Amino acid sequence: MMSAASAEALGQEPVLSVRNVSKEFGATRALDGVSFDLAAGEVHGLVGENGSGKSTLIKTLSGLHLPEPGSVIEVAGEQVPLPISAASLQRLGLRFVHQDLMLAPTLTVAENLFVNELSTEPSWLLRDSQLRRRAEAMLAPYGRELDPAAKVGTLAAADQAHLAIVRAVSGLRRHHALARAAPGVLVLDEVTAFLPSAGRAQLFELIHEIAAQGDSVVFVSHYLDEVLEITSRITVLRDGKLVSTVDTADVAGDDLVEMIIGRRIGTDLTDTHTDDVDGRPPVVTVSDLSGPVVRGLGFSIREGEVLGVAGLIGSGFEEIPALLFGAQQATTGRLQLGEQEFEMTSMTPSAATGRGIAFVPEDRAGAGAAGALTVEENLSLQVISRYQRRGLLHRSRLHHDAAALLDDYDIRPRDPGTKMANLSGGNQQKVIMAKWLATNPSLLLLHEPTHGVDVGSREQILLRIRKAAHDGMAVLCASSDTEQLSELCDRVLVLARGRVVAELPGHSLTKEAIAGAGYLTTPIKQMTEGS
Ligand SMILES: Nc1ncnc2c1ncn2[C@@H]1O[C@H](COP(=O)(O)OP(=O)(O)OP(=O)(O)O)[C@@H](O)[C@H]1O
Repeated sequence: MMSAASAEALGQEPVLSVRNVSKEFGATRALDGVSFDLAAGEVHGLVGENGSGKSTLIKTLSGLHLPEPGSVIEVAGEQVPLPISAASLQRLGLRFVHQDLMLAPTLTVAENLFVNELSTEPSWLLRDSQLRRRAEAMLAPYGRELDPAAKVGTLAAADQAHLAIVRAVSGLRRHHALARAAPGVLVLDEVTAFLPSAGRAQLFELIHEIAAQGDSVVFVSHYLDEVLEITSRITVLRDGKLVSTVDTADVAGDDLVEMIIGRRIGTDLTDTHTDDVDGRPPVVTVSDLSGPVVRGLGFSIREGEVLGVAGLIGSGFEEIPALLFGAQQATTGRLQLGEQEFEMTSMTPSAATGRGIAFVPEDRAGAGAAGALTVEENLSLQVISRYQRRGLLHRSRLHHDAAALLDDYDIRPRDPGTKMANLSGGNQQKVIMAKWLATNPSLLLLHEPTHGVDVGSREQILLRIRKAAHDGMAVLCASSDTEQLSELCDRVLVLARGRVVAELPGHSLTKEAIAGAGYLTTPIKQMTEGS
């Protein structure tokens, strides 16, 4: 039986109390009278559909947004002037890892770690050699090697997430050491999406440590199994409003899904798999593909097949879609797509697009979408020529088709004139999927296709990928979400050190088998036989 739960009901003075917080963006009411509180030493989940207001709430807490009059935020019983200033955040011990990490890509790892101090510390502490030494000391307890002198923009997504976590957790620890009496708060907005499973386990340990020392954590994730594992209470938002705050121990996964999206889900994707895919001819054949990490890869994809590629971070699986699209430079390789043959060393994104290859990258803010353009402009970028006749643009048909895609993919808000950057993260991802699937490619390359997407929309996106495959498209999906791969794929190749170490056909596709194979260092013979 679920019950609404508050810190006061638990007999505690809340560390943080949010009361009646609203925020409007023009006609969009992103937050509508939301209240919740945070007890000392608790891990509190914040969940809700894409666009339900989670990031807006967090950005209000971090002073990036000024909420509407009547909104109240209290920290340790003290009402905080709004918008919360950077100085208040420091003093009150509020630290954040935002969904888009908010790192400066052109600065180094060390500069990003000490960015808050750059204007306040004595200059000798900010000399390169000093910064480097201090960065090394700060990074050391967290176990993952990062070069303090590396430019952050060149780091892999998992390393960037690690850096943002180290920066926030170190800040919290400094606060804790200074001000023992007032617990601090760490807010993590969807950070696990970037992390491999080992990184996730390490983060969970850190969260437990932080909670054990009396500080509190707000944990935002679309991965509900994680939320159920790590939190003690969960607050659910829908359409900017509070649905409820519940004790985690009282809530089952299905109930939580229903609270989030207002219905249960239960689609079995195996029903949508193409029956006779094994007997079909290959439409894509890749041979001797090498690049920065991958070495001499060869594989084929059959008509109607969804081929997954997986492995540990750094194993090379993440590079495959970008290499095939020409977004990363291959050093050797050939690609046979139907009748066409490509030399991979000279592949470029425009050549790939022109030959019917589409790529949905992991980095939606960078490579995936143009934030300053509208949703409609983003949707039509790749297919604009279909709307041009004798130099004229058929605008009404373009509007009509864009509006239909917004409906089909449940992209919110429905307004095609919204700037892409103003959509919530998950809705941006839906626009990118819609844009590329609309081009009807022969080969669809996906990298973490449901990154940041809520549980209901994730199901819709996976169904669309299956449908596209069913209609004959060849699909390659690189993902660290082994559960998703086991649902979506007909076959999965697992890489280690740049080579395929296992090939798991449909009948052996479990998330455990995929994850386990990532730890192999030499190929398993029997699994690849007969395929
Ligand atoms: N700067 C902005 N300008 C205009 N609208 C905005 C802005 N930021 C957010 N919104 C809108 O506010 C609503 C809530 O967005 P928010 O990013 O808080 O959702 P979310 O719950 O974090 O979603 P996701 O799970 O996709 O990250 C959405 O309708 C979004 O389009």
